[in-house]
Amino acid sequence: MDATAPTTSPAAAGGAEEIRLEGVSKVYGDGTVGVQELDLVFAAGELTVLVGPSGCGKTTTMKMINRIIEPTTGRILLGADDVTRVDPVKLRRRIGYVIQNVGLFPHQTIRTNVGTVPRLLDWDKRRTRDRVEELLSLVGLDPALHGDRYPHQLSGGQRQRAGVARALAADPSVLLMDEPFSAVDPIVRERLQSEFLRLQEQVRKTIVFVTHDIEEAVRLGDRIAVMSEGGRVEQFATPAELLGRPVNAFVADFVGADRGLKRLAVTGIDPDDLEQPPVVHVADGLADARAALEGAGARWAVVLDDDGQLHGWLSVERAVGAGTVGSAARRMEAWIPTGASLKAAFATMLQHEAGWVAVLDGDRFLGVLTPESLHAALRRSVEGAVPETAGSTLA
Ligand SMILES: Nc1ncnc2c1ncn2[C@@H]1O[C@H](COP(=O)(O)OP(=O)(O)OP(=O)(O)O)[C@@H](O)[C@H]1O
Repeated sequence: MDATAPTTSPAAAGGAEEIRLEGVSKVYGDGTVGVQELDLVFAAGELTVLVGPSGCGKTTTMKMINRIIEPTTGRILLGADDVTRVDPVKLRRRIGYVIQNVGLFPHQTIRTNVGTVPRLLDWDKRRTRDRVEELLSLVGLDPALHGDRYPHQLSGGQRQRAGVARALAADPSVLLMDEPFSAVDPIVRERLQSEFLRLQEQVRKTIVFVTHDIEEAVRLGDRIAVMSEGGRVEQFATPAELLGRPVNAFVADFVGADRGLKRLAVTGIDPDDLEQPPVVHVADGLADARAALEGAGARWAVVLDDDGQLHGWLSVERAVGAGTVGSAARRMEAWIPTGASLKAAFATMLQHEAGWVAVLDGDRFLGVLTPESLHAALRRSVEGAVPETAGSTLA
């Protein structure tokens, strides 16, 4: 896909707006080129990550969207509006902004902090109060417990949640987030990231997210722009495409030598990837199970119990004699739901020290993944994927 092609999203109807950068450059007063001739579209309702090494122009790009930095040339469109023609104060009310260390006002309570923009917009007191309560709950803060505290009385993670609540207060169409989770420790960061993904499912804002952490980028991004010095976009792609098909040595190096492992986390299980060993039931006779194994030319069968739940497995060596499958089967409870990632499948296999894992759709057995089929699934996930590049920036 061309990084500048128009995008539509169902979320556009819900108030999220597309952001479009057209030939945008920023040259600072001392001649430093922050970004150059940047063409980029942030799709409505999607989370797009700007990632790249220090000084590559991520923050410059983001701050031009809300006009904290004015572009030297080019156009930036927010929905249909050219942002350089919108009053900056009004513009910033349409755009939520979350930064590292939050920037909460230290002498105001969390409630007052979160209500900042609604107050500036002259919302009446009751509407502001209701909105603040709603938002605190939405980001996982208890209004009764945390609402009247001051920022220094919260943990780093709680402050970050309050910062997100404040940015969302006036229901902006766009959220700009500059390294919002980098000031907290890795465990809290991972929790905040998961919570944030759940929040975005609900609010579906157009989000521009800056980070230098590729792990965070692939975890959160619907799309990722990998930038290099001078604000060049080296590749603009989904996480799976970026990890599976880096377009050049810079991107390959940036995403890391372990990109295959990272790809496991962003690749879902496709039912076509599953293997189908014979399936027998605990109450079946062993003679029938043997026949099923021989018929399929298989060394083992999956065993389900009377309710169709995973019970374990039966090897061809144990499928002898006249008893029931239940008497000879071995228990095995390694299963994962369809929709999980290949990484989750692999982790389950390791956890159970098993050579396979069953994939279930609710209670229904769909098939199994083995290390071989998992590897094939990983390979297939990038076959035919056309790498996405940032059009003119690579020209
Ligand atoms: N006010 C300024 N005057 C001159 N040069 C600047 C100014 N602000 C930023 N720059 C330069 O522009 C380039 C891009 O900076 P920017 O802050 O956008 O990078 P970044 O990718 O966000 O970096 P980091 O990850 O370190 O925050 C850098 O070379 C930086 O030194």
